[in-house]
Amino acid sequence: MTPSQPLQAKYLQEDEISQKCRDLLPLLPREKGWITTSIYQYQGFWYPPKVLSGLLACQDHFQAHDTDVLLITAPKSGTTWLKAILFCLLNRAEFSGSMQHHSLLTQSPHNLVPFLENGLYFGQEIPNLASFASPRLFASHLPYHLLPTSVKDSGCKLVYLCRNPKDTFVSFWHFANKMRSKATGEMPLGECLDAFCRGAYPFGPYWDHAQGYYKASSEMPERVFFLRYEEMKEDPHVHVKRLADFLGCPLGKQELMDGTVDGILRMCSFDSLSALEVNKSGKLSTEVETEWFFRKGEVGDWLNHMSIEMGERIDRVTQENMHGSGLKL
Ligand SMILES: Nc1ncnc2c1ncn2[C@@H]1O[C@H](COP(=O)(O)OS(=O)(=O)O)[C@@H](OP(=O)(O)O)[C@H]1O
Repeated sequence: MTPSQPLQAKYLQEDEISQKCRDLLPLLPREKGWITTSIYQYQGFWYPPKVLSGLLACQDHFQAHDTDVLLITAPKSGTTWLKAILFCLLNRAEFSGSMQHHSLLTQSPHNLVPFLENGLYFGQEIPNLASFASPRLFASHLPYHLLPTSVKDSGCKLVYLCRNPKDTFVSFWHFANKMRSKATGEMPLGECLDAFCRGAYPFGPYWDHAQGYYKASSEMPERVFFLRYEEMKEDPHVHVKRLADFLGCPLGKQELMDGTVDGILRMCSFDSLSALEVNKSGKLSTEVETEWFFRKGEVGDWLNHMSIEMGERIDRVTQENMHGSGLKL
């Protein structure tokens, strides 16, 4: 590896992209990436080439079922946490009584709940799609207007999780630096901040992403559940119960009495998940190290990395880009 070559997880490598994507790339606006050499703007949002290839394949191949549940997030909004919680909620009958053999103890939330647009799954189509029991649970970072038609046309349910953009940005910056080889060194925070404020980073702009789902949730509250990381942190019990209601698997009287919600929240807490061997020293098939998904898991950590002025800049850009949507981030 030459010193200028970033270490790239498989799903970010620039080889093995579809011919459809290869033909499209030269027609698209291009920017320098934080992790990949370049990112491309497609229908208003930015992607590394392999993710774009996965997105196009996903749009062409994915057939949603009415019973599917999709967790949607912008990267670094708390996906790993919600993947674990939704997996526990939807599969709680299987593990009732004892958590000792729970899948989360030995598997990463990212293996149990795969991303739809991950190029490895959708180069052709998710290889083991047929083995997913109903209700199938997937995750995605796709913006609302780029979801496969079958998702919009089916009755499947979407859970959208967003997070304070300043913490999201800092989390992403840390993750990007983990992904870069030691040889290439850290990306300067200021350089990343410029790109973030222009929306030019994977799945950006952040505010457009959140607004797409906020609008969908206002129009179809029975299909799209809009949730914030900070709300989950503040009162997770309330929101887990609301999620169960929304997903059509409400917690019964007995479950509410026997501490089912406590059990799920304990199992999925930052401290529990990050202490598991699989999340400490594991690697995903994409070659991403599982520990990179667990850093601090705190609200307001941006203050430890950015100046007040930098924070105000993100606030200002966020305000400017709200377009009177009513959404407050
Ligand atoms: N269980 C739990 N509880 C609370 N917070 C958690 C949890 N697991 C992961 N995290 C924090 O979420 C941040 C990673 O974001 P994502 O999981 O969305 O990453 S990804 O988009 O799937 O790559 C990242 O946030 P930062 O710590 O601020 O970087 C993780 O630490």
